[in-house]
Amino acid sequence: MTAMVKAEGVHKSFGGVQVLKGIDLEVEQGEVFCLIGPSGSGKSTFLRCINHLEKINAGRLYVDGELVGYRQKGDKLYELKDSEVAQQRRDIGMVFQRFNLFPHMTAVENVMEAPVQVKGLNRSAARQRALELLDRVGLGDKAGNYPSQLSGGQQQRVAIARALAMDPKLMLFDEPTSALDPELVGDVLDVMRDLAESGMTMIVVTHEMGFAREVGDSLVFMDGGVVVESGHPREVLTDPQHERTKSFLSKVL
Ligand SMILES: Nc1ncnc2c1ncn2[C@@H]1O[C@H](COP(=O)(O)OP(=O)(O)OP(=O)(O)O)[C@@H](O)[C@H]1O
Repeated sequence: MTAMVKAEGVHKSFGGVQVLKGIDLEVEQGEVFCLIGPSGSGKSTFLRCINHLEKINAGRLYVDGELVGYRQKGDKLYELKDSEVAQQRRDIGMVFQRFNLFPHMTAVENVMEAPVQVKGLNRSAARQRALELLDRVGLGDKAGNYPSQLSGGQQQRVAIARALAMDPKLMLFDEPTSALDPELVGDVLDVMRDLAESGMTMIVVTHEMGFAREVGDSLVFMDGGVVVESGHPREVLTDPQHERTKSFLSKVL
């Protein structure tokens, strides 16, 4: 089976500063793949490269067997046109640390917006589907609320429903609970756990080691723009092999 995500020697630099220094990894279909590491290690940048928010400088990055952002002919790479990039991005849902909802739209309008605007779905079908998704994330009764009338945890669950509304084949989570008050974290993790059980392929940048241990299928520890250690979450978290992993985990566990 084709890997959902494959990175081969992925490099990314900003203004001459190398942030990703040759990332090699594979995320299988249906896998919950957790990325951990200290601040500044390049985790968000890697997710952003998968979702076309940044362009890699070297290496190869594939989603579901397709090169991200490029077409290869012989040895040469050609950048995809904007419309082709948009097409690739449709298959990827992303959830950010800050929920980024449209403040002037209700929860249901936030969720139905992309299917209407991007996919051309008619409004009543899009609304129906959005209501089902809000129900799925436990917010069936909040469909008419504006973001300002929702808690951070509820806003994040709307953001998850919004990403799901495009029927992605891959979901990226960039520290989805870091901006939440501690008592709101559990509800968001429960929604992510349900999603994992439904077979969604997920890459999760997280500091929630309990979630990684219980739900994750694979875990990668990144530091300084490289993959230091990878394996099953329980193995890496309980028996890390590298000093850098041990030192990081001793601070967060
Ligand atoms: N657009 C940008 N321009 C310049 N530097 C950037 C840009 N985006 C990220 N960086 C730098 O790249 C490095 C890695 O950042 P990144 O956000 O990927 O790390 P991270 O591991 O996700 O950290 P955190 O856990 O704090 O979010 C940091 O030093 C950051 O300052």
